Amino acid sequence: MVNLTAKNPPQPWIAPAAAGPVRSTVRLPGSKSMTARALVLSAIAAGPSTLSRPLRARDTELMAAGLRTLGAHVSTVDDERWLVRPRPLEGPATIDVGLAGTVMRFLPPVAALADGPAAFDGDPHARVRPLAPLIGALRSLGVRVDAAPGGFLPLTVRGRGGVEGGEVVVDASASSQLVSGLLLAAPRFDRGVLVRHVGPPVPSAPHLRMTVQMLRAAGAGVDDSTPDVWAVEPGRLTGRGWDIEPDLSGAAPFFAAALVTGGEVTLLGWPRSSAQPVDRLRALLHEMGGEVTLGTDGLTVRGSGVVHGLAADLSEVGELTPVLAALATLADSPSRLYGVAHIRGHETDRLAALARELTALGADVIESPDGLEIRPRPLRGGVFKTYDDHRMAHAAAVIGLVVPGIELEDVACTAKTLPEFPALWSAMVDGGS
Ligand SMILES: O=C(O)C1=C[C@@H](OP(=O)(O)O)[C@@H](O)[C@H](O)C1
Ligand SMILES: C=C(OP(=O)(O)O)C(=O)O
Repeated sequence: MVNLTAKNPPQPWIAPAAAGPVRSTVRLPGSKSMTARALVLSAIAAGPSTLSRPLRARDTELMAAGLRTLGAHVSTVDDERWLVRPRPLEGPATIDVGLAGTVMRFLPPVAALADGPAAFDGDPHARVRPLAPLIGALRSLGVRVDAAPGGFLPLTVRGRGGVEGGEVVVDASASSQLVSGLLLAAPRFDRGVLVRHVGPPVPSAPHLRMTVQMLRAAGAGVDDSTPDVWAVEPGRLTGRGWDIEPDLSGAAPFFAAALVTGGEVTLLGWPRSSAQPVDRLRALLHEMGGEVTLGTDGLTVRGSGVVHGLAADLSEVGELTPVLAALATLADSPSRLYGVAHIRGHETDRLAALARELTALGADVIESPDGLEIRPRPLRGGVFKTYDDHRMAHAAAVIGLVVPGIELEDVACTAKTLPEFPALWSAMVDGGS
């Protein structure tokens, strides 16, 4: 089996151009966010759990490996069904977070429950991703954490076999994951937790709703009725079967392909009711000229071949910014994408990276503190740097459908959430499914 936990060497790739409208049916693996949460909740539950159709990618393999190192039994042998059997959590443990925000923010609170130290580190860029509010919150809950100055990786959580818990104030404006991490482990804290956010708005509200929804599904008592306050009661979580939905953010570039080529792409296996922000994506793609429909076979996006500009606050769906920015460069009118200052703390500073790389292809892009203004102009081929960011690669692939000669410096970074991306993309362009 391929070792997905390691960072792969750079793999240059020429984005395939579409000869005409793409018509394709794609089956994508499970949501990264749901897989990560299901793994954590299962590892701290009172009984065994299964994950059906999980995501096998670098981020989720690292999550599984981290939980295993802390003592849980996690079997990922079967692609369709992962098995988690909780066991006592223990150090010493060494945890590689790679470049995964989910691993670096969800596992330190779990490690605080372990008996013994857990050392965390990751890829070079992981050492600059925001973590200080989580470290501060853990410390104020009585957990000993040794961290680099400023509150970054590498760090060591010195678990003592339990966490008292209680009330904590965090500024989670840099990432919703800072709250999700505290909430997910909190049913195992002696007094549970009450997290109060103070600061500029927390981004990615749908991901916080997913955290609350999955905690409740595992049997936790959660109160999120007051804005910016979340309370999790202490209690036993039940082991259960988790059905993981296909990854909506991973589907975004495939849907974008329907828009730019005037084609039709169907994502198979989409549920009737979803924990992911499908209505928001539907509205955004509609404004850009696409039609999104939910049928018995899945979620279908149809494009007309004309892409319209978009003015949108993307704070709830920051992950979509790279693909929407790529669409904006191919639109018939200008776009303004805003509300996403926090994506400067993602896999790379996405606003700076998009401004630089899209400008190099000939687009007119103005970077603001919290977004991008994009005025479409004719684009040319050229080398596109991906900065280890899977979603930069997705953006370049979308443009490459209609602008010949887009060369990605590295497509291997897509292994973070979808190792099959290059193959699935080529199959879609070639008319396969
Ligand atoms: O909790 C999660 O699974 C995620 C939350 C979001 O993080 P931010 O709030 O840092 O944007 C999102 O962008 C990330 O890809 C996944
Ligand atoms: C921001 C992202 O990832 P992470 O979970 O590493 O924050 C992303 O996948 O777009």
